[in-house]
Amino acid sequence: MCGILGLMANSMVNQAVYDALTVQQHRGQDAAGMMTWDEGRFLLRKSNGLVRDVFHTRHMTRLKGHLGIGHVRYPTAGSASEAESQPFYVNSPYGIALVHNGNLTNSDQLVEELFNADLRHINTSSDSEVLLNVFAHELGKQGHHLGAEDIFDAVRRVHRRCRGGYAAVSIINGKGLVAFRDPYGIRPVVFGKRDTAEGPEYMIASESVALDVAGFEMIRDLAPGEALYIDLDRNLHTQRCAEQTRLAPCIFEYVYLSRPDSILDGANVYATRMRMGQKLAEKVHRDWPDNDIDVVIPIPDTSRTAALEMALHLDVPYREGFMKNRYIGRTFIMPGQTQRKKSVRQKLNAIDIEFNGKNVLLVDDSIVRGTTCNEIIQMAREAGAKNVYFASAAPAVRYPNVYGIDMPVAMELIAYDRSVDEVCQLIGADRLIYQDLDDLKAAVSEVNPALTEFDCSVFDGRYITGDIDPDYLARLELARSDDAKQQSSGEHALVDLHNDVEEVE
Ligand SMILES: O=P(O)(O)OC[C@H]1O[C@H](OP(=O)(O)OP(=O)(O)O)[C@H](O)[C@@H]1O
Ligand SMILES: NC(=O)CC[C@H](N)C(=O)O
Ligand SMILES: [Mg+2]
Repeated sequence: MCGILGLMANSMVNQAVYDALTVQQHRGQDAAGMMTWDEGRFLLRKSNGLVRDVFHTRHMTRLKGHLGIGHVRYPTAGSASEAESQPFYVNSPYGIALVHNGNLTNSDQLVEELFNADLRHINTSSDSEVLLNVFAHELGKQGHHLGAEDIFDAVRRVHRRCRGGYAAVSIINGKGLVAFRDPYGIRPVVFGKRDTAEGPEYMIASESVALDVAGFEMIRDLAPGEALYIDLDRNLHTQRCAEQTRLAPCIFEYVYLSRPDSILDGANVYATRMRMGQKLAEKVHRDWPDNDIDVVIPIPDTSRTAALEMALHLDVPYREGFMKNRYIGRTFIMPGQTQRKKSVRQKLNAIDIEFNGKNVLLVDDSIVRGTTCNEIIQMAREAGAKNVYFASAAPAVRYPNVYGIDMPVAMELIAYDRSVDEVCQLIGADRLIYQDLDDLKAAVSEVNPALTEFDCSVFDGRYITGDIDPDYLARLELARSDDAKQQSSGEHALVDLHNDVEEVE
């Protein structure tokens, strides 16, 4: 779940792309990048780090042009090398740049096809470089006078060849801005417009919050399998390019990934999280009517919305018993377990008076590896809690994700092959309550009744694309377990092939 962005404006886009990336920073903290197009020339700055660390004034002043794309990265494939940060660029045909959110599940096969049949070389282990090259190859078949129909034809063939989750934005040199979304709409992408005296401006983003902050009026989400092309004269063209489409967005976007002030596929994320809290309270009433909960305490940040609503429906006080260090980012998307574990303690600190002698119900949005709840429950006990109960606004996460969330290994998930009681014991809680999957789905569907299907694979092991076999999962595990990442972390290329805007010290 990276953050992607595209902007076509009437003035320099660099600052607006930067700002829009910062409001999508929660989708990726490892690397950031921006590529602008200045009348026939691409300019690139990308590097590992947060947006504020990657772009300095000397980069910004050189990122000229009225057209740009940007990316914040949370890797799900390849390495953490700077060369695999995005955008990616290929010079043929035309000159194309691309940013991608998601994960291709047939990337290995595509690399072979690209080399053997399309005569294209992939220089990194990133699936996003693969996606760009497939798109480029298909565009190359269209001849010189590339129009909207030709671009849509090329995207149609991208859908035929690529599997998995993908939302992408691309600049084609001399042609304009293109965006497309996979046939199930697994990863989100929205677009909006801003009218100016010089004509309309367009923004494409992973989340609507980017449009809000930049003053763009949201037009809509890109539909599954749909492509969008904005030519240099600011004409907007759209077309459904995938043959079979079915809207089944990733439900984890609503649980954790997206900002609550975003609206994804017509569902206000904040409203869905409120309903998650309400339904969790109903479950407690149902299964534990004689509970002795004294206080509900959220685990900041993401669980706050659900916890507040849960407290309201349980009719017990809601208290902010953990204070969050605002300078520490999201721990779940940090790259290694040691760093994640250390960061929970640096990030959260208990206020003893909210715990002392009380039966506390701690609420989190989800339990994935169990890093957060393990530490937090211990902290609650150290702060004097009598009993520590734990509730998760999402069901137990038991299966790997293959569509753009870096949870590649079942064994690393605390609930894998364990009953609720076993997890409860392992995390050291006095009672553990998980949301039921049907309630989670209802929490989103009730906000937008048009949303009837989701990818819930991390909860039920059913992969919406229907083509994930145990062999693929085994290969993924081998390549991307914490151990594998640890071993390859020293191998990150120190000498890269990517085009950086020259450093001027
Ligand atoms: O069981 P785990 O592996 O610890 O993963 C789940 C936790 O990680 C996330 O928090 P995170 O700190 O990433 O972000 P937040 O501040 O948005 O809650 C999530 O909100 C849970 O608290
Ligand atoms: N989380 C994502 O969307 C990752 C995009 C891409 N697979 C990468 O690893 O860079
Ligand atoms: Mg959290």
